Amino acid sequence: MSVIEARGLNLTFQTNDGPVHALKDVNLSIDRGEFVSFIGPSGCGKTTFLRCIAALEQPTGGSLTVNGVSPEEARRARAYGYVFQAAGLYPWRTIAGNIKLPLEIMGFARDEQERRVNDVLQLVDLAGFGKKYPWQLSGGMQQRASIARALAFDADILLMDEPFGALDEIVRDHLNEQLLKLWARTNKTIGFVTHSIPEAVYLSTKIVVMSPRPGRITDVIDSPLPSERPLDIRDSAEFIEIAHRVREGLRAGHVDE
Ligand SMILES: Nc1ncnc2c1ncn2[C@@H]1O[C@H](COP(=O)(O)OP(=O)(O)OP(=O)(O)O)[C@@H](O)[C@H]1O
Repeated sequence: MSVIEARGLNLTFQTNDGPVHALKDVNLSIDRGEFVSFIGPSGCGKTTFLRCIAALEQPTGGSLTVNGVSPEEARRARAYGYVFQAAGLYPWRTIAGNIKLPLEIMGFARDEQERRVNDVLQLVDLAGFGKKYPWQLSGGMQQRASIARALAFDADILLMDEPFGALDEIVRDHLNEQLLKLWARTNKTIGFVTHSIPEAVYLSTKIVVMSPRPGRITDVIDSPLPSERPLDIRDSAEFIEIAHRVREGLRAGHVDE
């Protein structure tokens, strides 16, 4: 069974300048354990699609299921964790306090909160940093803390909206490697928004290419790369070929301003 299933999905925002077709007739199936990247120019609906999965936006047409139920039901069942573009950590709370906050709100018992915080800090290689404040950590470490916060529910689905967009290339490479290892270890289903072709190809089992006005899917590329990927796989012929197809897809869907 697909974990995420979109059929003829539409979302039109009504604005003062008229309707904006953020998503138009989007069809997509994502299976359990897949790592799916969404790539496309600004305004093609990547974030909107992720927000629909997370029940943060309401589609205006078509159907969307998450784990076989509506996005709202999936949210109530804590089916996913969501990592936003900026780390978004509260500066007045420690790293552990930030990770704990949603668990507190959800009413998890205190010892269960502690156990989960320690587990996820270890998963993202931040064990020992729980007592620090966000401003005492580098940008890359803050992003890892934000991933830890999303992992704390131990949901099977992880939705990530450009989590590494603001980081320099070396840090981004490192986090890409760590995220891939985490994915291989936990077998989570990941939806990942990015503007970077190498990042999309390096991380994914499937790359969804989107185009704006109206926001739609123009290509879905299954990656045959092995699941264990050292960074230098980016020099391989297979990698370059997939990257080329993604670039061609982006060019084909390009809309002049
Ligand atoms: N709440 C909203 N009200 C009106 N229009 C919106 C709203 N949210 C998004 N849009 C519009 O919907 C379209 C898709 O936006 P979306 O943020 O999903 O694109 P994106 O591909 O994620 O872009 P980016 O790469 O810049 O983050 C854009 O034209 C955007 O302006």
